[in-house]
Amino acid sequence: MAGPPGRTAALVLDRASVAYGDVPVLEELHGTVYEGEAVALIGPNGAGKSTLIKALLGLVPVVRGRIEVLGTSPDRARRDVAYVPQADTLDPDFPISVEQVVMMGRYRKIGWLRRPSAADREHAAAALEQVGLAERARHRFGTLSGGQRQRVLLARAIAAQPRLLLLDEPFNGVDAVSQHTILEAMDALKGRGTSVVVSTHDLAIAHLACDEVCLLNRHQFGFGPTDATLTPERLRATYGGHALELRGDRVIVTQT
Ligand SMILES: Nc1ncnc2c1ncn2[C@@H]1O[C@H](COP(=O)(O)OP(=O)(O)OP(=O)(O)O)[C@@H](O)[C@H]1O
Repeated sequence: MAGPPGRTAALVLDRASVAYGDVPVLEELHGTVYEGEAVALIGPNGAGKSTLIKALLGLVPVVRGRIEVLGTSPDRARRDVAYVPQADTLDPDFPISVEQVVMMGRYRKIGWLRRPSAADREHAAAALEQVGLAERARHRFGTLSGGQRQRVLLARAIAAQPRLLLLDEPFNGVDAVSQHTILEAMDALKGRGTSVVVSTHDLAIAHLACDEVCLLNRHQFGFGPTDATLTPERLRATYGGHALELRGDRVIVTQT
């Protein structure tokens, strides 16, 4: 889809509705994210943030309107999209090393039947270095803390050299070091032209790291530049009137 001169759309939501079978979850989403930009998906539990991420991966169907990812359908774009699930959705007892997890990010590029090349190993090592866990390469994934596991999953995504990165609540339950590392990695990826979609309950993160926000609660309550879109009125509408508090230039949801 044509955008402002010199900017390429990474993600276009064009009056898109998404449903699980007959159950509509998201309706009439509308907005554009450009290359090298990050968008925060903000909304209460059950708002449909994870569902939108799944729709961007082509895992949940668009039943009306259109979702365009990297200039094509979510299915076709899949090769250039990396997804970081919530770390606690993976079995920590699975016997796999940190470096093996990160190398999984290369497999879409190298194919499952070929052995990783020296260049693949370099990409994986650089990704692990970028999230500050190079010295943990040989450790078993399950022995790491929740925040460290989240960083390893991010390294797996970075190793894939995606054009679009999808992060599902990456800051949930992670310590300050992991949060800082994830934010730095997001910034570095954006600098290389990668677009980022991040679902979060943390409005401060949206202010810090995201150019745009999409306010969601089954419907869209706003989509646009972060500061202009995160208004108390819109947040109140998104969160169904729950308590909000203004701290400096930030709006904090105190009850959800
Ligand atoms: N596989 C499914 N089949 C039917 N409905 C589903 C399915 N997965 C999720 N839903 C429903 O879709 C709605 C949105 O869920 P979703 O997980 O996308 O919300 P969310 O904003 O990510 O919430 P949270 O912040 O709690 O993770 C919920 O009502 C949920 O019950």
